[in-house]
Amino acid sequence: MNRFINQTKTFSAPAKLNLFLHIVGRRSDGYHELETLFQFLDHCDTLSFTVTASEKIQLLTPIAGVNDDDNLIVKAARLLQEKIRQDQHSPILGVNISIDKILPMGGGLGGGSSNAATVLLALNTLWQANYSITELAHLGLTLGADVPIFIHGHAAFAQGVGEKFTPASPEEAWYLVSKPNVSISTQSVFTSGDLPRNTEKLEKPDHLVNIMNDEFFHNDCQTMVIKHYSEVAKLLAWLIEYAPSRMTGTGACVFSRFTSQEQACEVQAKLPNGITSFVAKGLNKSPLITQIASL
Ligand SMILES: C[C@](O)(CO)[C@H](O)COP(=O)(O)OP(=O)(O)OC[C@H]1O[C@@H](n2ccc(N)nc2=O)[C@H](O)[C@@H]1O
Ligand SMILES: Nc1ncnc2c1ncn2[C@@H]1O[C@H](COP(=O)(O)OP(=O)(O)OP(=O)(O)O)[C@@H](O)[C@H]1O
Repeated sequence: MNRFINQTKTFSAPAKLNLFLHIVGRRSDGYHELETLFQFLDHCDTLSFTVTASEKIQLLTPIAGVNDDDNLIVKAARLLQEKIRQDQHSPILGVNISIDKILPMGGGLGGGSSNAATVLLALNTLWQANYSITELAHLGLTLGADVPIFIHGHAAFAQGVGEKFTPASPEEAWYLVSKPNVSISTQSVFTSGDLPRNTEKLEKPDHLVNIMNDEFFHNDCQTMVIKHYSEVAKLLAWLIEYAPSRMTGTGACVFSRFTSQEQACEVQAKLPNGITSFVAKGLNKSPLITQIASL
């Protein structure tokens, strides 16, 4: 008998930053080979799970603009349930999931991927499926290139399409994360003819110091995005006057780095109208990992 049936458990799905993002090649399937430094933020969606004895997977709080069938929360739960059906002889359980969504969508913060990772890690325990982190990361990669880092749960220098990790411990600075009023699709950035794709490999992550020094570390998507989206160009030009600032992922969010929360909040208060923002601390350990371990 599963001890979690009819119980409700709550877990975080943190945002991530790509502190830098170098494109070092392109694979024959079109996917880009990256070298990136991932760190988490203490700014999270919150997901609650109630395990049920029926096989039904239900999202009780649909996300506006995302069909349930396309929602990475539902897709991750179905994927894990299907794997259990194939691999195991135990009874198939269901779940009711609800989410308090605060992460901006399509901003380069990996919110959808983080939601998927939280579902895989939470249900692996709550359904008592007992897959390893490696197996879950492998499963998660089929949902999105950013899912494995959230399952891994530690800040890391990542290679491949972002799924080969070397744990790293960048300074846990304070960040002002700002989102210009524009939506940028990841696919449109990666298919752009303007994108540089031949940054020299760092190979070894043992000299990741002074990562905001643009001479050595940058986001290869940023120049192309600035060229096509004046909102991002204007915002970055404004922020750079106050603090080292860079785009995360394929945008449109940009992060500015500060040594204290107060400094970050001071600049946030001056942001131009129309820019949504939040202040958060960088975390090298995802809060999700601690929550899963305490079950
Ligand atoms: C930009 C990053 O956020 C950096 O962390 C990720 O690489 C993107 O991860 P993601 O949003 O989970 O992306 P996916 O959903 O896997 O892919 C979206 C699209 O982006 C392109 N894509 C994605 C990742 C990658 N390394 N190379 C690519 O070319 C592919 O065309 C793909 O169809
Ligand atoms: N649970 C979910 N939360 C957010 N977006 C979702 C979810 N499920 C599916 N999506 C779809 O995924 C798209 C990208 O959302 P997400 O918030 O992950 O973007 P992102 O932060 O730019 O990700 P990345 O950094 O991986 O490019 C959304 O526009 C939405 O259509």
